[in-house]
Parts: sequence; structure tokens; C-alpha cells
Amino acid sequence: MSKTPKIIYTLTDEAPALATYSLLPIIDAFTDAAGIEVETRDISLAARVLSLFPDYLTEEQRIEDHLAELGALAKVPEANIIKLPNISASMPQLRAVIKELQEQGYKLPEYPDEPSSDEEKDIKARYDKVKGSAVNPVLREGNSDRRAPKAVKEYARKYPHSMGEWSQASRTHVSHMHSGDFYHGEKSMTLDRARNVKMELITASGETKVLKPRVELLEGEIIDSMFMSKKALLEFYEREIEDARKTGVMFSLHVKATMMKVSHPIVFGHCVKIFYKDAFEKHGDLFKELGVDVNNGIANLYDKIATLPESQRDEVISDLHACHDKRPELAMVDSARGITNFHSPSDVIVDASMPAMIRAGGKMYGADGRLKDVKAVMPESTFARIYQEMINFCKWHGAFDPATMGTVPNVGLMAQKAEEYGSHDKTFEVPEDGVANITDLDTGEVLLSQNVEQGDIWRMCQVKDAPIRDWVKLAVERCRDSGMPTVFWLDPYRPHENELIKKVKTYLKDHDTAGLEIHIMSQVRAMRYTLERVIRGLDTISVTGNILRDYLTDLFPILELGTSAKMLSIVPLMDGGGLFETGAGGSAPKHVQQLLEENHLRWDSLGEFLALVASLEHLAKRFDNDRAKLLAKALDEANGKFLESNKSPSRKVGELDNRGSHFYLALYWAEALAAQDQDAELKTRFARLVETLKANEATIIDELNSVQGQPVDLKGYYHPNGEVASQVMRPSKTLNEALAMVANG
Ligand SMILES: NC(=O)C1=CN([C@@H]2O[C@H](COP(=O)(O)OP(=O)(O)OC[C@H]3O[C@@H](n4cnc5c(N)ncnc54)[C@H](OP(=O)(O)O)[C@@H]3O)[C@@H](O)[C@H]2O)C=CC1
Ligand SMILES: O=C(O)CCC(=O)C(=O)O
Ligand SMILES: [Mg+2]
Repeated sequence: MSKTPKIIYTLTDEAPALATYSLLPIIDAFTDAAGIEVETRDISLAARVLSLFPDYLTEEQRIEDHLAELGALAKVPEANIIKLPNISASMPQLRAVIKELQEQGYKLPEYPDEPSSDEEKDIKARYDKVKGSAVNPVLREGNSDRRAPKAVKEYARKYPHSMGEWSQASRTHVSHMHSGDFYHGEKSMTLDRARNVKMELITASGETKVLKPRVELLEGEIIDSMFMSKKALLEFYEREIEDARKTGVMFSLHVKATMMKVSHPIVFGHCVKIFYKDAFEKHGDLFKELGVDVNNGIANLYDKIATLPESQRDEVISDLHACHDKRPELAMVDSARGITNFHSPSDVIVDASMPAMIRAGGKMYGADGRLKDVKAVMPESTFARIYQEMINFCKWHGAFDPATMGTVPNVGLMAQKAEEYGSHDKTFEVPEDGVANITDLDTGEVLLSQNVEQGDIWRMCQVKDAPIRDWVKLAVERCRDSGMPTVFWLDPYRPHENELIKKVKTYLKDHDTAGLEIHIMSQVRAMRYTLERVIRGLDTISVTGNILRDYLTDLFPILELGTSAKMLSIVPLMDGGGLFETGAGGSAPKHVQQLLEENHLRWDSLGEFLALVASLEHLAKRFDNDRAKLLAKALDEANGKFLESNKSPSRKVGELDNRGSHFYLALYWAEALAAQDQDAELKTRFARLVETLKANEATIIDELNSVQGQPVDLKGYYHPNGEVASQVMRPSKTLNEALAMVANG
């Protein structure tokens, strides 16, 4: 591995990828001038698909597997990766990218739903590698430190975003299962020694079915066995759908089918089938024949019936519509286009959808385009309860006030595929009634056992000891550095977390915690404690497992800052490298939609700016590089000025957007470099740039803003034409020339 100071900037999807066309040339100009290499690696969904099928592509079309390369890099001390959000593809997205690439002339095979030959099995296995959250778990060889930097918090206090009002009479609430879900039957243990285990089902008829032949476990690792009962889930859905209808409240479903790519599409599909129960009963055989799979959304059903003769299709559609008469109103994703919560499992993603609802005063859009109270259904009770606690709090105290509320940074246990988010290859839809065992391969000992029924979802989760130690260390460090009370959100009634609590108590003793305020509380108490402080303007660090890391790092930022894009998101890699994620949100498909319609990109790249500071600082420290240090310091100052001057993108066409915000960042960064006296050469170079940018500010902004208002065609959604995208994202000739001038000295 090369030892030269190098930053890897990832190319991803959708809005962040588009923003990169504009931002990267600026970053390149500044880092080139300082002799720092910035290289890119393409981990977009399209690139990941293409990299898996070299044998189907021409030589020019082939690309390397950049994700595998970065996965290996994350395990060496030189790693310095800036990771932008990427698509975690649901099945509909995977099909769409395949289709788009085929249309662009890449001879990719079709996705075989039911592979029969070895060749088809191989194709499916390859495609399945890119499904769901396939990037983050590979790169996250460390735990997570996400927080709002001071300047960002101050900006939010100064320019508070709007918040919906909460009424005590709001009927919005969370519904979760009270029995039969993963929480209730969970079993957990800490391994006394390294063991190899298998996951097997002993069926009621006495047959043994090995579902996972081998999992290698380390000493001190925590493993869990848990299942969700299909019967209990279906009863739960029926009850909640009926309750929403009877009480006249809108129905919504919130899952994370992208990250929980095996379990949640099933959980989602059952809800759709129960909601449209009558139509499924009547047309069940036909749907089976057509290969309808609503785990991929109701859109899949509509696609499949499109091939039917018109009269038959109309009958199905009218039976689907008839279901609505007996069912509650459904929350909409896009009421203007008639897209409901059931359209696709990647349209409503719990970490972002629940905070957006809470921010809006507990409301979601109905079919008539109005905001309404809603029943938010989240079958798994493990973490759903935190949202109800927050809703209770809002009903009692009113909406949070971003101008005064405290901040809640997070330290998340994430490394080495920790907990549920690493369980996909050990998650199974149980084929037959029986006993599901995790069994030691060498001794035959059954370590954990569950009685399961056909259709239940059974999984095994793991978390290794070293990541837990590292997580506790990071929590203590953050507690000391910030002086904030620090709360481990751990529920002693949950077997897995009970095992974690034992370790946390042990590993806390490895650190000097004198004078630090560190608590361990169950989630609901932790939420309450934190919120009591939040409304008093007090700050509290949350230290959580992997799922709550994800949920809380959208929840609090969306309330505090209006978006999680403004978070600093650092992953100190366990082997010494640094992974710098940008923001805590996703790839914002709605932003792309707006760009395509009116050439305005409202994506805020602040997360990228913050990540770049952290990445340059890391590089400066690791390689003792003064120029990296200088660039970092100047960029940090620029970020401060950027916020103070309120140069974030506007949401409205014709006003400053992502591109204009990049111009101001470049100006302020150059100003900071021109103002320093440590490095005369950089000072002169950037003083010239400042002069040019300032003299041409009005022209540049006009060049950037005047292109807006027209639709644009990027010649591809998942795999746009690079040249076209670059032209769209860099419409200012004057700015481009000024940047070229810096690059050339
Ligand atoms: N780290 C990662 O790689 C992550 C990837 N994802 C992936 O992203 C995709 C979309 O996820 P989804 O949950 O729908 O939500 P997103 O987080 O992408 O977007 C939800 C909303 O958050 C706001 N937002 C997010 N980022 C920004 C930003 N940089 N600037 C301004 N506003 C922002 C936007 O609000 P508004 O529309 O009001 O402007 C946006 O519509 C999925 O494919 C998902 O798997 C999701 C989370 C993390
Ligand atoms: O990897 C994913 O699919 C989502 C990740 C995510 O939501 C997060 O890290 O906050
Ligand atoms: Mg998230």
C-alpha cells in the first residue's frame, strides 16, 4: 500500500454524485496546489453492478471492483476515505439500474427471479451482492462518531428552520408488536471461547435442514438468536389496519428494507398483502402465476398485471381499489403522483421518515395533499418505542425549538458488521415448523434454540468483542472532550443488551472516568432523560448500538438542524485509518427529481465540507504534512464563514443552489489561505484566486443561476453521461477558468 498522502473521494449516486461534479474540481484545484493527492473510486450502484460482470462486457466497458479495493484499504492504517451517501438498492432499484445499463449498451444478463440453471444461479448470486446496504458495512471497519459541529449548531440557532406545530390533541402514534417480534423471544450469549457454529432447522418431521453451514466466532463475541412470528405479525397488521380505519387516522408503515435487506422486504410485503387481503384472496393463484412479489412494493403487482388482457387487468385493479373502501387512508410518498407508502419498500425509510413526520408536527401527507395525523406502524418493538416516547414528549411540551434546543451527538457501535445490520447472511424465512438451533460444529452442543413456525423470520446477530471495547473507548473520549453527560442506551430487559451492559461495565474500568458523567439507561428512559435536557438547551451524548446509531443520527439532526446532511460523521477505523462519511442522510432522490425538472439542485454539501476538514486533519497528523494542516484550518474557517453568511443552497429555483454554494465555499477557502502567513507560496496563489473570484462574483452567480428553470437530461439516472452531468453542474465558464488557473499555478 502506498505511503503517499492520499485522500480517496468516493463517487456515488443521485444528488451527492451530482454535487460531486461541481465540488470535486474545486477540491482538486486546492489540494493540487498543496501537493495532496485526491483520487476517486466509483462505488455507485451502476459501477458496482458493472464490476461484477466483466465476462458480459466489452473490454472498454469493464471496470474494477472499487468497493472491494476500498474494503481492503479500510483495514490498513493509510486509509483516508471520504464516503458520500450511496443508494442501498431495493429490488425495484436493482431492476431499474440493470435496465438502464442494458439500454446504454451494456449486455448485462436479466435478474433471474427463480434461477434454474447453474449459470442463472451464478447471475443471481452476483446481483444479490449489490442489493441493499452493500457498501457501508464493507467500509465501516470502525465505530461511529456523529455530531453537529459547534458552528453548525450555532447556525441552526441563528437561522432556525421551520417546525410543524404539535397539538396535545394529536392522534399520531406509533404502533408496534407487543409479542411475537424479534424482541420478545430473543436469546443471547457471550462466547466463552472461539467456536464455529452452524444454523440449522430440525423440522417437525425430524429432518435437519442446515441453513448456514458455518459461522466462525471469536472468544468474547456476543451472539443472538431471535425470530419474528409470521402469525403474530399478520394478526398485528390486521389489528392495526382495522384500528386506523375505525378511529379514522391515516395508516403508514416505516421499515428499513434497504439496510435490513432480507427481513424487512418480507415484513413490508406481509403488510401489503394484509391491507389488500380481499384482492389477494380472490386473485392469489393468478398473482402466483404472474410471479407477483409485493415484498418489492405494490408497484411490482401493477407491473406484473400490465401484461394481462385489459378486462382481466381492470378487474384486478378494481378489486384492489375496492380494498381501499374497507381500509384506512394510506399515507402518501408523493400525493401529486398517487404514490402511496406501499409503492416501493425503499420509498419510506424509517430513519428519515419518522423524524420528518415528527418535524412536521406528527403529520404525513394524505392522498388529497393535506398533512394529517397518522398511525406509524413499525412492527419491531425493539426500537419503535423511542419514537413514541418522543411523540409523547412533543404532545406534552409542543414542538422542539431549533433556536434553543440542546444537541445530541452519537457514538455508535458499528464496526465489523455489528448487530442486526450485519445479520443478512444469517437471516432466514423459516421453510417449515421446527426448532431453530445454533449449534457448535465441533461439539454438537446447541448454544441457542428457538421454536419456530413456517414463515417466521429467524436470524442470528453477532458483535465482536474488539469493536465493543473500541466503542466504549470512543464514548469515554467523546465524553471527556465534550464535557457532556453521556448515556449508553441499553435495555437490561433485552438479552443482547444485557450482555452488552456487562461488557460496558467491565471496559469502562479500563479508562479514567473520574469527573465524567456516564449513565446506562434503557432506551425509553434514555430518550426521556435526553429530551428533558434538550428542551433546556442542554447537550447529551447518546451511545448506542448500530440501529439506534442510524435512527438517532437522523432524528436529532433533522429536529436540531433541519437535515442530517450537516453532521460531522467520522469513523475512526480500528486499524488506524480514517473513514469520513458525509452527513448522516442518504442520496436524496427528491433532489434529483427537482434538478431534472428545473435544473436546481438543493443538495447541501456541508457534510462534504466538514468531512474534508476531518480528512485533511487526519492526513496532516498521520503524515506530518503542514500543507494539509493549513488547508484543513483554512477550510474550517471557510465553513464558519459559509454558515455565517448563510450561503447554503435554497430550495427555490432561480436562487443559489448547490453549485452557487460551492462557489462561495471556494471563495472563503481561498480567502482563508490568502490571509495566512505560514506558507507564502500558497498565500500568493490563493490571493490571486480571491481577486478573480471577487471581481467576477456577480458574473459567476449569474452564470450559475440563469441556467435554472429548464428541465435537464443527464442521459441516465443511475449511470448518467459524465460529460453531460459535468456540463450541467459546471455552467459557469468564468468559475471554471479561475479554477483551472489555480491548478496550473
Ligand atoms: N450513508 C449512506 O450511504 C446512506 C444512504 N441512504 C440511501 O439514500 C437513499 C434515500 O434515502 P432516504 O431515506 O429516502 O432519504 P434521504 O436522507 O436521502 O433524504 C431525505 C430528505 O432529507 C433531506 N436531505 C438529505 N440529505 C440532504 C442534503 N445533503 N442537503 C439537503 N437536504 C438533504 C432532503 O429533504 P428535502 O427533500 O426536504 O430537501 C431529503 O429529501 C436510499 O437509497 C438509502 O438507502 C440513506 C441513508 C444513508
Ligand atoms: O447503508 C445504508 O443503507 C443506510 C445507512 C444509514 O442510514 C446511515 O448510516 O445512517
Ligand atoms: Mg441513516
